[in-house]
Amino acid sequence: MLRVAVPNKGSLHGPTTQLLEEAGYRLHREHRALFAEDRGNNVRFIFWRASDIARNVGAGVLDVGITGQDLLAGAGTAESTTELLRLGFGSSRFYFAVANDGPITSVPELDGKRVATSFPKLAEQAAARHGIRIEPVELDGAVETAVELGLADAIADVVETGSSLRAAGLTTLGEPILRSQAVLVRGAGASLGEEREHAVEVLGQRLRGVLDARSYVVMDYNCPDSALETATAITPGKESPTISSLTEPGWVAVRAMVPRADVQDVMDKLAEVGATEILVTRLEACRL
Ligand SMILES: Nc1ncnc2c1ncn2[C@@H]1O[C@H](COP(=O)(O)OP(=O)(O)OP(=O)(O)O)[C@@H](O)[C@H]1O
Ligand SMILES: O=P(O)(O)OC[C@H]1O[C@H](OP(=O)(O)OP(=O)(O)O)[C@H](O)[C@@H]1O
Ligand SMILES: [Mg+2]
Repeated sequence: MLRVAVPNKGSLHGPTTQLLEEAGYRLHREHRALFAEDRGNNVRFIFWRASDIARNVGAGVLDVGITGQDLLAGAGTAESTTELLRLGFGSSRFYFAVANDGPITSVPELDGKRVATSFPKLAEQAAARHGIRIEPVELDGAVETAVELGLADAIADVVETGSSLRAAGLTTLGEPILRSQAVLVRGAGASLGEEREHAVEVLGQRLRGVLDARSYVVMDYNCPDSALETATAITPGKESPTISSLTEPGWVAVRAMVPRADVQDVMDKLAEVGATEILVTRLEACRL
């Protein structure tokens, strides 16, 4: 069986299980069980902390896993792992941050200061890039409390919306140290053998299919022959649009994939060039 590690809690747990279920995997497990077997797909899911997945996915005990790019960078496992797919959730940035009205206003001023963080390696590496040294104070979570408590002079932490920083009276310093999202990763080492390699391939294709179905829609419209060239330039599709004839002379029907984020803009432009009956359909699943 292919051994797939899935975050058992935290920000990545919900989106990961939803993605795998949409991709046709069964993650059903007994109450509090940390393993689930999907015999139909020949996959064994291991429910683990995202940070432990990052530390161990290249070590031979797991075949593939879903974790955060920042956790991989923090674990220093970049050489022993290969990123197979970016999953588009768990997006975050990692920043140095200080008290809003405190004395520190730039990264170089962190030289010799105590910096609270769950990712001491990342913070130290970032400091080294600025030619300074920090004194990391390691905390597992709620890092934003450290400045007010007097435990540290600054923090280095994950920022998503910025609410946690604001609530703690902190502000970011400089550029993000790292941008991160959830990824599917595997060990970079030896082949897993024919059967498991095939299962990894199928998993990657299925997940990519779900992500594509989430980010594209199908757009259908009718278009006068005279506007076809302009209209298909507006909707070039992923590869190329499909054009079918209509009973109405001088008109064709066009079908193309359109990025979900562009739907309204594309419809405006198509209407302007004379397209009619523009229909947008959600994708349930796809392989592009
Ligand atoms: N608020 C957030 N929004 C989006 N992604 C986040 C957020 N907090 C952490 N992440 C990302 O989620 C991944 C997992 O982080 P981590 O292992 O710290 O778990 P967590 O989601 O913070 O849960 P917990 O702290 O309860 O264990 C990391 O890649 C991190 O960048
Ligand atoms: O910018 P925001 O949207 O506020 O999100 C960022 C916060 O989310 C995470 O905390 P989490 O909830 O995982 O708690 P933790 O500090 O205990 O890890 C992270 O460590 C930040 O504290
Ligand atoms: Mg956390």
